[in-house]
Amino acid sequence: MSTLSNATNIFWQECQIGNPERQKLLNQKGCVVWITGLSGSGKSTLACSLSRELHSRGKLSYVLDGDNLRHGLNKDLGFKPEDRTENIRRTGEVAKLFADAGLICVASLISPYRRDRDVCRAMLSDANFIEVFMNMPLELCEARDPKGLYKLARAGKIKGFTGIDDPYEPPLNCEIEIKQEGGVCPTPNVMAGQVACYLEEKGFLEC
Ligand SMILES: Nc1ncnc2c1ncn2[C@@H]1O[C@H](COP(=O)(O)OS(=O)(=O)O)[C@@H](OP(=O)(O)O)[C@H]1O
Ligand SMILES: Nc1ncnc2c1ncn2[C@@H]1O[C@H](COP(=O)(O)OP(=O)(O)O)[C@@H](O)[C@H]1O
Repeated sequence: MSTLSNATNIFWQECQIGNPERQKLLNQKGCVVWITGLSGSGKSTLACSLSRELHSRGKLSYVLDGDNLRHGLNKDLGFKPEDRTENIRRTGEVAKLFADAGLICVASLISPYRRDRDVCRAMLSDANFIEVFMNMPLELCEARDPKGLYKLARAGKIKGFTGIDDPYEPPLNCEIEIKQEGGVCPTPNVMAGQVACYLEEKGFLEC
């Protein structure tokens, strides 16, 4: 694991106990499950449901939720494009640390810009970054509107709201797509099962 820095005279420190030893201890492989989608598409619901499913299987996960991170680590950031980019970059770096710790890190953020998500993907080996696209129609998200934000955005009281007057760029090559079947959204358990199956098939749930 190494990283680039603007600072000079910086050296990478290795420890005897590294990622392989931690993964063996946990009997799982660290990775990042990155959930992207519109506000109200079900990102947090899937993240929590997946975390519960993994916990029940004896697997250690940790959820990094955009809303929650904006209460602390990212509290200095707003929703301008450059702030969203920095929000995603920081979260990607934290997710990378959790994956290195051996955890299944579940990041759930709108992460509307493709380039920002790809920057996070490039922080890890490609197989260890699992992009999950909540492919829910805007109409559904807007009808749900659990926080009343779409209503405020439509009324012009929130500017630059994703999907209304700020863009959302859907993934071109995501590993997992969650979408409606016959106009019906899968239940949280079914969505979590879909992701857990992927992790199992790819060998992340053993070491
Ligand atoms: N302008 C604007 N656009 C989009 N979302 C907004 C905005 N203002 C506030 N919110 C609330 O912030 C939550 C999104 O935070 P994120 O960190 O996931 O956003 S981003 O990835 O940086 O775009 C998002 O949470 P979710 O609804 O859970 O997605 C909203 O509750
Ligand atoms: N699979 C689902 N089936 C039915 N309702 C859902 C589902 N996923 C999410 N919801 C509901 O939709 C709303 C938005 O979900 P949430 O997880 O907060 O979305 P996001 O984190 O993307 O903003 C919540 O009220 C939640 O209960």
